[in-house]
Amino acid sequence: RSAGIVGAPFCKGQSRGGVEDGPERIRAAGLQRRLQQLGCAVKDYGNLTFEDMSLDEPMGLLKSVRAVGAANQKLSEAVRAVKEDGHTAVMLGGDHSLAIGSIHGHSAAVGELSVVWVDAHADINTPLTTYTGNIHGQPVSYLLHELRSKVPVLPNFSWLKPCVSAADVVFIGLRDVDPAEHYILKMLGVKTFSMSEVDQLGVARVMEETCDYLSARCFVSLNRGKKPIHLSYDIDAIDPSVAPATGTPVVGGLTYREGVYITEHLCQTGLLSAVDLVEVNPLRGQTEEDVRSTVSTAVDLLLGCFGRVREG
Ligand SMILES: N[C@](CCCC[B-](O)(O)O)(CCN1CCC(O)CC1)C(=O)O
Ligand SMILES: [Mn+2]
Ligand SMILES: [Mn+2]
Ligand SMILES: [Mn+2]
Repeated sequence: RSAGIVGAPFCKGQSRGGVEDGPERIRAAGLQRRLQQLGCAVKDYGNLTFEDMSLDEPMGLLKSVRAVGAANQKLSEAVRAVKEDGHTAVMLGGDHSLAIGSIHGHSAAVGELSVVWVDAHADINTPLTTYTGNIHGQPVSYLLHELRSKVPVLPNFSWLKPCVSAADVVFIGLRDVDPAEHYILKMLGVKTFSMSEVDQLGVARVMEETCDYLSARCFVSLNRGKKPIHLSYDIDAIDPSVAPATGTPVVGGLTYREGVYITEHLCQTGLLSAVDLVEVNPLRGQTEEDVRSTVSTAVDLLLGCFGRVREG
């Protein structure tokens, strides 16, 4: 295995400063060294730089549209390059609006892909359904073919084309879904495992069903091969008692063990092709221990993606 790390210190997809420090905190906790200890080759491509948008007036409710569009165009090109260098891409956020560029760039390199979205939230608001105007609550709608007519072309987003089919997406960890998002998920028939299903089935069964669901698709679609998996992991999927330093914490989340099991299972498929680890916000921790616990969990989730197993 080899990992290509891209840092995306970006926060304009939401309104709480600090999430731009996520990449450095995760690196400082020893991600590269610990990946190398697993026998994983690592190339760190460093942090992207995002120019300040002086004039970025809100568009209705939508905030920082131009900044988010420009950042994701850069990120898309970066992730595509990492994939073309043959690595499993590791995108360190930054807020979850960055999944727009990460998934777009991944798809530009590999074509059709599956998306496993681990998150307390569905992040599938459209620009017209969002309550908050924060684009970190909308990335999935920008990526889905089926929602193309629901997302207007926005400034600095003309580069973006939808690249994911709704049937190739699975959500795990949902527990704070807006009414419009729920409607969209039902209308499109998107596969979801809310925290109720995690409780009901257990995480092992959730992962079996996730992988069966995603591979079943390849018998009906033209390409016989199983699609590469893009894992987009929002640290707020994990219970705030374990990962409190994040922008939109929601009680009743995944345990540390469930969170790590998800990555171990996906690693074993051999299909994991790119990982996002987003929404770590050191300023949202009340104590240094809060931050340490959140960052440490983020690192362990990433190590699970690259073959770390708890049996040693
Ligand atoms: N769905 C929310 C939260 C998005 C979280 C993005 B993330 O990347 O962290 O997954 C709005 C959440 N909602 C706002 C009103 C409150 O009363 C309840 C929560 C939104 O802002 O769209
Ligand atoms: Mn998210
Ligand atoms: Mn979230
Ligand atoms: Mn968030």
